[in-house]
Amino acid sequence: MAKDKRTKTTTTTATPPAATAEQQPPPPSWPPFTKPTLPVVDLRLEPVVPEKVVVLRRFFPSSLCREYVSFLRGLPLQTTPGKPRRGMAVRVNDRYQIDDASFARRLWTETGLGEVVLLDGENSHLWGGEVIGLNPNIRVYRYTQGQFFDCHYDDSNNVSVLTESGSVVAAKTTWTLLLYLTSAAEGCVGGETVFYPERRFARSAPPKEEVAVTLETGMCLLHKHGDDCMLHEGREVTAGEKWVLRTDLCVRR
Ligand SMILES: O=C(O)CCC(=O)C(=O)O
Ligand SMILES: [Fe+2]
Repeated sequence: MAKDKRTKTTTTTATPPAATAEQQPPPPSWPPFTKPTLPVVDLRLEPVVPEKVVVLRRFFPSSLCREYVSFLRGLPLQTTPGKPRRGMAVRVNDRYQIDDASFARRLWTETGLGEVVLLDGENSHLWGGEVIGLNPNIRVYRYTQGQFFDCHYDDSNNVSVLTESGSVVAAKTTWTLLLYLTSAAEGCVGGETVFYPERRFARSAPPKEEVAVTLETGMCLLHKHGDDCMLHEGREVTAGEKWVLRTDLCVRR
């Protein structure tokens, strides 16, 4: 499929309207984070684009990524339509999404993620407010050969977060979180998440500078979204499968 960055730079709604509790099926029984207990390494936020993109390497060990991929395969993933809704970026992948506040809380409290974000004083100014957890809207993407997510911006959304103490707090999303569950190590070729830092969007010329983040199994990528979001894309996968878990960092509203 032709990809023209100059014409397909529409905004994607990062969090489509969540189904109500009555409408949606029960959440999946996600594998626990206790075999081995996380984190397995000292997590450290590494800047990729100053103030805009950071990564946490080896957030999930490879064994847990493998377990997650085999579990996620059993979920009812749906292939996105090739023709996007008005205002949405072209994305071609297989997706599953669920509102699961308790899984979002587990991902925050039982993996070391909450600690590394909250205790890292050097980066505390990045998050856009008082960080309280993750968006309960959990998305799973599988990209197979030929699939991609074209250039777009991620929006900030108002959500409710189930905090560590058990209260539900009004929040807004400020950073996108992508957890890569596969990479070249599992035979996935392509699929980089590519950022165009230069400008938000110019019709006259395609962005020159690009920062391509190569997939690493178990690596978590965080990037700022909303008004300061950089144009970005999930590049085409040319072999193997790219599996991603997506949620967002949330601050108190
Ligand atoms: O899969 C990727 O690398 C990018 C995904 C993305 O941009 C999104 O979920 O908004
Ligand atoms: Fe995005």
